[in-house]
Amino acid sequence: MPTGFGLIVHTGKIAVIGGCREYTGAPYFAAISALKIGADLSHVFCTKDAAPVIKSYSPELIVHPVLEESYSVREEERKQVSAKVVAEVDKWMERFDCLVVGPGLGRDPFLLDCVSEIMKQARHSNVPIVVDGDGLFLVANSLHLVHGYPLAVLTPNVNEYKRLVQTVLKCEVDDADAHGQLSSLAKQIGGVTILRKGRSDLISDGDIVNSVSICGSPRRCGGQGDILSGSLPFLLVLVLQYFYLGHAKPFVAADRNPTVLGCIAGSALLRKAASLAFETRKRSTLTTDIIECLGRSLEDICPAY
Ligand SMILES: NC(=O)C1=CN([C@@H]2O[C@H](COP(=O)(O)OP(=O)(O)OC[C@H]3O[C@@H](n4cnc5c(N)ncnc54)[C@H](OP(=O)(O)O)[C@@H]3O)[C@@H](O)[C@H]2O)[C@@H](O)CC1
Ligand SMILES: Nc1ncnc2c1ncn2[C@@H]1O[C@H](COP(=O)(O)OP(=O)(O)OP(=O)(O)O)[C@@H](O)[C@H]1O
Ligand SMILES: [Mg+2]
Repeated sequence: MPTGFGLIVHTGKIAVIGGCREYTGAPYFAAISALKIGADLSHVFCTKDAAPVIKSYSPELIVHPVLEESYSVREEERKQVSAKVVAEVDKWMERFDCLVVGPGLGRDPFLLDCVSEIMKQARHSNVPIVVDGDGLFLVANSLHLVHGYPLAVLTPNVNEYKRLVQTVLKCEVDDADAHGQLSSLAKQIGGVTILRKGRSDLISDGDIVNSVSICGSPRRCGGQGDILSGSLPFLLVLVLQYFYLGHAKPFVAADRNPTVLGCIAGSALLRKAASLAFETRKRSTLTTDIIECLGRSLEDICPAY
């Protein structure tokens, strides 16, 4: 990446769709990571009971308590409530440069139905969508939500990847042909970009497969994937701006898929931050320690000056 990337003025408004009764950490990690690497504003759309908890973690986040789970909605009210939820998010949609769907979303069927509608609206408005966590559970059962959308990025972990392979390719994960299988999966979903997380991160849009294996940390603490999904939007927005504002050369090759380039940058950024955190915290490294290292990691990869 070029030096001076951090000086671009328009740096993005990000929305995380996630956060329910069980999970409040994941949407927080994603949303705060976006801010830590340079996004202007970070919104979280979550359930009513998750909102006060997420707000209390940080005054930096804008938290909307709009999502509803089945337990809080009577059968006969569902259509009306669903329309209201979707409208609440849609009124903000044109301000967003990217959505992250899934960190801490949960799997409540009514909530996921509403999120499907939100994803359709985002797609209609050409807003890039990063799908992670329970968003991947939704997408695996409703592929049409992302199929053929070039601005969609899927970030499966080992379990989520397995489910996608089983559902889409109707077979088991084959690590002997990891590159070929990832490429086939991305092709089958219409050329979306997939970042398969693991010991090495593999990234493909169905064309070539890129592997990122720099640094990283031997420590696996829950939430590292949320940092990645929260960091990706900002990087995608930067790369897309370079492409579509005609500034692609000489920094990036114009024949490369910008979402793939954004994923490579995101993967390297997180792995470097995790490695920096591990240097000092060793086995007690937590997700919050890695978030604290995002700034240093970014400076190492692309200094502001
Ligand atoms: N601090 C936080 O708030 C954090 C919250 N996090 C959030 O947690 C959520 C799950 O993400 P994760 O990474 O634990 O899922 P993963 O490894 O695929 O699954 C592990 C096993 O559990 C099972 N399983 C999962 N959900 C289930 C359900 N609702 N009901 C029943 N089974 C379920 C799953 O089963 P399977 O997928 O095979 O059906 C697999 O066997 C997601 O929203 C994430 O963002 C994380 O980001 C970490 C930090
Ligand atoms: N075995 C590993 N060795 C080194 N780094 C890894 C390993 N597995 C994953 N990573 C790194 O950690 C990042 C997060 O991947 P991980 O598989 O932990 O996601 P996740 O399960 O979705 O996390 P979360 O707990 O946030 O849901 C990846 O981008 C990858 O760079
Ligand atoms: Mg995850």
